[in-house]
This record gives sequence, C-alpha cells and structure tokens, in this order.
Amino acid sequence: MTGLSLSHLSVHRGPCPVVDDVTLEVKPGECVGLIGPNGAGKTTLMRAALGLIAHKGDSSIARLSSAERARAAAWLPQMREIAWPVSVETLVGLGRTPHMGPAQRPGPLDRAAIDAALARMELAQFAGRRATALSGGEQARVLIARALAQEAPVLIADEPIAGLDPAHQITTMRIFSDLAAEGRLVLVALHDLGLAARFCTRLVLMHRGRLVADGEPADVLNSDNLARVFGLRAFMAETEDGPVFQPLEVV
Ligand SMILES: Nc1ncnc2c1ncn2[C@@H]1O[C@H](COP(=O)(O)OP(=O)(O)OP(=O)(O)O)[C@@H](O)[C@H]1O
Repeated sequence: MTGLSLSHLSVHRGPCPVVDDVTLEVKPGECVGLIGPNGAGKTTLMRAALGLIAHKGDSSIARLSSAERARAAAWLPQMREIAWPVSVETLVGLGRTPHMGPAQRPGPLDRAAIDAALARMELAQFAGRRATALSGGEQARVLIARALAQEAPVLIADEPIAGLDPAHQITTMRIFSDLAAEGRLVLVALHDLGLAARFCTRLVLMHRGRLVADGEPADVLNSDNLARVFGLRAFMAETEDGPVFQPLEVV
C-alpha cells in the first residue's frame, strides 16, 4: 500500500516560505487531520505533496509519474465548482479515468466503483440529474463521490465538509474514517476542530508554514496550542460519544 512521505518540503512565494521545511510520514490506515488558521499553508502543503506546484524537498507522491500518481492519490481541492452540465453519474465516472485506456468505456469493475461511490455518498437518487442543477452541498458530495470512485489508496482532501449540512459533515467524516479503517490513507484539511478531534486518528497542526504539533487530537488541541496558534480558548472533554470540542472565546 502507498504511504505519504514528505521530507524537508518547502514552497516559496516570493522570498517567503509559505511551507517551511515540512517533514511528515503518514501511513495507510491513518486518517490525519491537517489543521491550522487561515493562511497557515495547508493547501499549499497538500498541493506540493501531490506534485501540483513547484517545491523544494521530496514527496513520495510528487515523484511518481503522472499516470502512477492518478492511480495512487485522489485529490479533492477546496474550489468545488462543477462547470459541465453532465449527469451526476457521468461526473462520478470521471473518477475512473486513471483505470481506463483512451476511449475505453466503463467496464463492470468501473460500474461497480461508480455505483458504490454514489451509494456511499447517498447520491443514487441523483444519478441521472444534471450535476450543475444540484445545490452547492449536493455538488460537494458529488465531487467527493468522484474521488471515492477513483479507489486510490491515498485520499487528500482540502476542506471537503465546508458547506455541507451537519448530518452530511458527520457522514462524510465517518466515510473518511472508515476508508482509513479499510487500510487507505486519508489526509484532510479541516477548520472544524470538533469533527477533526472526533474522526481523525491523528492531527497535524500548521502555523506560518511550519508543522508545530503532530499527535493524538487531545494532545494537539491543548490550551497552549489553541491560544498560540488559533488565538482561541475552548472547551474540550472526552465523552462516551468521543471528544467534544467547543471554541469559547478569542484570546
Ligand atoms: N499563488 C500565491 N501567490 C502568493 N502567495 C500565495 C499564493 N498561494 C498562497 N499564497 C499565500 O501562502 C500562504 C498559505 O496559503 P494556503 O492557501 O496554503 O493557506 P491555508 O492554510 O490553506 O489557508 P485557508 O485555511 O485560508 O484555506 C498564505 O499566506 C497565502 O496568502
């Protein structure tokens, strides 16, 4: 199975590093939440890790050929506009492109992957609908389904639950955590620290381009990190339903 190994990864914008000497190992079976305030460098780190932008240092995925990368990693970018008026089923089917030859029609394995992704994202009833005619949250779920249909061992997602209603936020985070339990590697940037604490096996905290904490959610979301990095005071408790996190006040 494919892991993600970043070694001394840096990205410069002008003279300043916006990702600064990041070394990180993520293994199959982990659901890692990438957290940090606006501008911390989360998107830039993920794009560099995927080889989508110029960087210094090494990423085990960026160094693959583009065909290998497309089979190894699914990418859900932050911008989620669907521009083409194709059916939901057709759009989700695009996730199978790395597994198909040029002009090849979807085979039984592709159909099964598309149907499973539609079912997992509760989109079966939308399969024939025009994707551009769905609500913003529904479109977001369609794009997650496309990434699931890719069946890549690595899923990297940039704020995938932004704009989803609370039930679908929980459902989607549970799907990511289930994918990790099935042996895939999930790296997901999140601003909802409560859902990050509840569904991620590990949190990685970025601040001004650097990794400043990495570990179990309760350890990373300590009062010192919250105040120093997020400028926040928060309530956090372990309950029988898992960790509960509530931001209280700006400090
Ligand atoms: N193309 C660019 N040119 C110049 N600066 C950039 C560019 N892209 C990003 N930056 C800067 O790099 C820094 C990191 O941006 P990035 O988008 O990675 O942050 P982020 O942690 O994902 O933030 P957010 O939570 O707001 O999405 C920011 O200060 C941003 O302004």
